[in-house]
Amino acid sequence: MLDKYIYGAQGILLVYDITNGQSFENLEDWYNVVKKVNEESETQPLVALVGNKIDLEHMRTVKVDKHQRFCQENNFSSHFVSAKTGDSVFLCFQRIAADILGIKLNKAELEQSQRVVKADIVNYSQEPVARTVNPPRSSMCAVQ
Ligand SMILES: Nc1nc2c(ncn2[C@@H]2O[C@H](COP(=O)(O)OP(=O)(O)OP(=O)(O)O)[C@@H](O)[C@H]2O)c(=O)[nH]1
Repeated sequence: MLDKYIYGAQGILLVYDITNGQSFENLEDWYNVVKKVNEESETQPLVALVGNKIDLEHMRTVKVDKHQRFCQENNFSSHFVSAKTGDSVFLCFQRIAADILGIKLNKAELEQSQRVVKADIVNYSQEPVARTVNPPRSSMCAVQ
């Protein structure tokens, strides 16, 4: 059944979990299936390597180097996303679609797909008085 999905595809995403080494090791087998199905095809699909769960960066077990090496060895495009937070998911698909179409995305287009990082605004008027009288040396950074 899988070969039916793969055959004739223009783009293939090999997705693994950056916190799970086995999911990365399994990609070799998945990629072998892709190669086998497209063996006799005139055109080859664009293959993208996607490291998922970047919201769990502190639990990463698959080193970025290893990811990049696999990309270079096989001519994959490289992506890191979080399906949970949505971080870089749109950007990933946009870059893959652009690659397939042979379009070069400009800086503005790439930045448009990046999520805006939200930070809480500190309301100093409601901070305890002691803080304003004797502020600590390592002061906070606030965007106003
Ligand atoms: N923290 C985090 N959890 C995720 C992310 N993506 C998926 N998960 C969780 O990982 C678990 C597996 O997700 P699935 O969508 O079932 O992935 P799968 O590859 O089909 O996994 P299997 O069903 O085990 O084969 C679920 O508990 C998801 O909620 C992510 O980006 N970050």
